[in-house]
Amino acid sequence: MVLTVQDLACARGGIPVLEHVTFALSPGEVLLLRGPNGIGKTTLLRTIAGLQPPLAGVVDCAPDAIAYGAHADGLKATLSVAENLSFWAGVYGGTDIEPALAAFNLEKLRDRAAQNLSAGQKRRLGLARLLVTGRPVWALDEPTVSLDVASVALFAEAVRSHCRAGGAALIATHIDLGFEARELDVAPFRAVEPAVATGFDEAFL
Ligand SMILES: Nc1ncnc2c1ncn2[C@@H]1O[C@H](COP(=O)(O)OP(=O)(O)OP(=O)(O)O)[C@@H](O)[C@H]1O
Repeated sequence: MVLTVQDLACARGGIPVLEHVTFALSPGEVLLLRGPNGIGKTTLLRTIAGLQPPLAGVVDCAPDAIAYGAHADGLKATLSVAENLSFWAGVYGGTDIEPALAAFNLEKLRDRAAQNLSAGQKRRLGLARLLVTGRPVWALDEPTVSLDVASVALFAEAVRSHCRAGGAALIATHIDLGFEARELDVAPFRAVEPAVATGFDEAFL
């Protein structure tokens, strides 16, 4: 296993969102996280990626194995496409950026500043960063937002290629990515409603 999650509970804004989440991810495997808006997929991914502590349970993964792709593209606005990838390649150990440019059809945009890309182009660049991390486990939050059909296909091929090379991916998505993958509906793991209601919250409907 590259990732094992055991009896995990996580919270957002101090409110428990999910509890007793348990699953494992093997090399070469994709697991799609499903569930309605507000159920806690982002919170779960943030917890697994180490951005916030769990309320309970265990995330078992090798150190520095996870590359987290958030809602935000995480780009340096004034750097070019190539400079953005080179920057992140340097952070993660100097991987060649050319395969990442090719995988997301960014070669012709390599000298354009990130701030001058369209929304979908920014997203492609944000996703291309995954390839230069060299990290085996991709934890991705709605990675296809702003992507057209052709770009979703590029992303799907990048995930398949990553998995063929022994990587794995945990992906929260509402769409059909166009390939077979195991799915985990997190709705059954919704935390029980707190005794004192703190106002409207979709997670507790
Ligand atoms: N910064 C925050 N402070 C407090 N509560 C938050 C915060 N961000 C999100 N929440 C709440 O936490 C709950 C879980 O949100 P989360 O973003 O994890 O859901 P999600 O399943 O990823 O939703 P979506 O499918 O809409 O992206 C929601 O009820 C949301 O309103």
